[in-house]
Amino acid sequence: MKDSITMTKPKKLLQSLAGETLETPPIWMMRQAGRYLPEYRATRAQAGDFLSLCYNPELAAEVTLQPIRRYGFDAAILFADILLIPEALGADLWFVTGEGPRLSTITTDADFAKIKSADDVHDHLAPIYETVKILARELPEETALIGFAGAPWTVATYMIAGRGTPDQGPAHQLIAENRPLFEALIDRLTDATIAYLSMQIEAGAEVVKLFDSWAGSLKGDDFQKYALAPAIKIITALKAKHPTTPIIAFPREAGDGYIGFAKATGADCVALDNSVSAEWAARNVQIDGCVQGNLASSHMVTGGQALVDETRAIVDAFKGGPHVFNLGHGITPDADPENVQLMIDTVREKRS
Ligand SMILES: Cc1c2[nH]c(c1CCC(=O)O)Cc1[nH]c(c(CCC(=O)O)c1C)Cc1[nH]c(c(CCC(=O)O)c1C)Cc1[nH]c(c(C)c1CCC(=O)O)C2
Repeated sequence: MKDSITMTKPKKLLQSLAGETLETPPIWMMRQAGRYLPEYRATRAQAGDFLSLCYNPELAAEVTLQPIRRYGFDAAILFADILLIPEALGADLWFVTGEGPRLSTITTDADFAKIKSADDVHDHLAPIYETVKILARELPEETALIGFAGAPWTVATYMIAGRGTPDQGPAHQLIAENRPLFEALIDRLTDATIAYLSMQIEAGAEVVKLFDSWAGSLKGDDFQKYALAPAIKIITALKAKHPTTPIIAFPREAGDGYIGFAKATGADCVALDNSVSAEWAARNVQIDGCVQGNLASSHMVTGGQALVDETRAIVDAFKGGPHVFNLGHGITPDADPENVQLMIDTVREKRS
């Protein structure tokens, strides 16, 4: 036995991402720092607005730490947004209360000519790297720190439409009308994402996650070219520079596209949304390694026995291999903080 004073606590998230099957899975939650928490709303009010909070390292670190203090999650995710990269490339970005993000659009060759090169993003993103440094210092030793970026396709859909869209119509239209321009934008975002995530890792992120929230609207060849291929490029480049940093890929709503995604891209873990069943994913995706997911976030609103039953069913379905418990998508502002505690207690209960 090691002396208990020098013995360090293991980070369960890193164990699962390395392929270990644990007695109970590590747990964290997408959007765990968010509006469902009163302490988040207070700090956001102090910052003024959402973007000011993202660019204020002390306050961004504070909201990242809030759900760790309240719940003791196994991982903290950097508080920032996937749309900071377009802003760093020179797009205008603002948030309309109750509606969501707005950006200046890229739909012509002339618009694209104005955006910056991938190496020029770092001055703008320096506060984010500072947030990561603060967190690397302040997190408890058993809590892993996750950095992140949006995947090129998802970020491009916002840059092309200038806002969120239900079907990513404007981006699909640009593919049809000016494929070279669309592909130039994807390439620029791919390079910027590699540069951004590398800097997050150098600042202290122990894991990085690539959010492709709209991967599900890419079909057939377009999925291969604009979801899979950029993920391969990003993960290959990051692994060359930072071979020991695990990477989580989230090609949301990819359906059958989840099968083989980790092998094809080199990702250490595939995050699953709740449109696929845990049993299906255990058979078809977890056979290749670690999976993350996938409780419907609506349970954080409704709670009760259904939450407990569904949480146990997911833990059981994935108990034969490496698993990170999470929601299938971000927690919503109308969630009840007590339901989050109930989910955590259920995941951590020891059952035979
Ligand atoms: C598409 C997308 C965005 N941002 C993100 C995605 C991909 C994941 C997903 O599908 O949810 C990712 C994101 N956004 C945020 C994080 C931080 C880490 C985390 O807590 O998971 C992460 C990883 C904070 C945030 N990003 C945003 C909030 C809410 C901001 C607030 O008003 O306080 C948070 C906590 C705002 C945001 N940011 C974005 C939208 C569409 C919105 C508005 C929607 C809303 O109002 O909830 C773009």
